[in-house]
Amino acid sequence: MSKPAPLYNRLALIGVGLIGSSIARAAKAQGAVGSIVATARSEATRKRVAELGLADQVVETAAAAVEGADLVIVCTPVGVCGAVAKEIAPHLAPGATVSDVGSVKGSIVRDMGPHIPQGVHFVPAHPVAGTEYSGPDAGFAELFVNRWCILTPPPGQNQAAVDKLAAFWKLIGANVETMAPDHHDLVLAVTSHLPHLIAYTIVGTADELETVTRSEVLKFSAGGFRDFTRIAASDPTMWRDIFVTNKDAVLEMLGRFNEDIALLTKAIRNGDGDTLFEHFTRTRAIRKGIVQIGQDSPAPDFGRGHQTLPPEPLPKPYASDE
Ligand SMILES: NC(=O)c1ccc[n+]([C@@H]2O[C@H](COP(=O)([O-])OP(=O)(O)OC[C@H]3O[C@@H](n4cnc5c(N)ncnc54)[C@H](O)[C@@H]3O)[C@@H](O)[C@H]2O)c1
Ligand SMILES: O=C(O)C(=O)C[C@]1(C(=O)O)C=C[C@@H](O)C=C1
Repeated sequence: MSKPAPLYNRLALIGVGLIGSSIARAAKAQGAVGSIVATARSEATRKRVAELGLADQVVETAAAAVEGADLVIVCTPVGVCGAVAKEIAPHLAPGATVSDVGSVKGSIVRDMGPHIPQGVHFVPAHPVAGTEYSGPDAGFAELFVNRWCILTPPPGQNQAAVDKLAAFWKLIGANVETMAPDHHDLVLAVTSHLPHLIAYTIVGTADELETVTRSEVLKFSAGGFRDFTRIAASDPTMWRDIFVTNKDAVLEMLGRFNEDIALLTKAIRNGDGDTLFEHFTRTRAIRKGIVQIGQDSPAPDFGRGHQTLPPEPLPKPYASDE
């Protein structure tokens, strides 16, 4: 059976790290686009993107990449998306769709939106799928399979353009939902941003202990702590930008978290086993629910990126071009 025609003729990827390279691999595998043009900030990353055959064309600037593209996806850290939008604006083709993959959406709408010219569609997106690795080597085509991709189109966007981008994400494996940007940021603050902050904190806390050596922490790191170290290995630039741009929602969730941890602290101090047992029973049910709806089972045969521990030291996939 012949493959259906590509959804877009020319996809421009600006930034080709974990997410950009996964989109490139998946779009190619599914025949979702006619051709891919990519750019990255550093010469070294552009060279690697070419070596890996991730794009049909690798160009030096974002402005050059978007010429003639009918889909542009900005895959850089959230903090620079506004500057990228400003740079590409005069070069965008009329009728093109501009999107992104940023983990925060309110700031994307505010920073990119004003630069998008009339006649160009703007449909921000967030694939809720990732790993702790970075750079073009880290991506894999199955990353988005059975994961959510949340679209946050500003009011009044062309519905056909939104539907077409939704079809693109579905073709590369994702389930698609639409949300208001601020609601997205509140939801993700508790499901993704706060867990990362907790992981970054606890790994730092263990590292600073005076009575327990670093080698003991490494040697005796049991499952729970090891899972935290995986999350705490995530890219510092990406996460700095997330916390800076999603400040209000994260502070709201952090406030609630602090209240709840104070309650559990008190229960431990008072030897109140019933409170602890009830709480742990409730959270166990939440975990069971996540497993039941299949959100804990990554795509079969996905790459090494999701393993709890990398099989070998893998310096490359951590490398963004910072
Ligand atoms: N890593 C995840 O788990 C994950 C999941 C979903 C969404 N996201 C979002 O996707 C985006 C990219 O994350 P990633 O994990 O692919 O990061 P990454 O570090 O692997 O790749 C980032 C890419 O952006 C480029 N870049 C960085 N600064 C730039 C600049 N000033 N101008 C142009 N290009 C620049 C780098 O060259 C690199 O190619 C972020 O906005 C992040 O919030 C990440
Ligand atoms: O699995 C991981 O390593 C991730 O951290 C992925 C994760 C998440 O928190 O779920 C991280 C940030 C993204 O915006 C989306 C996905």
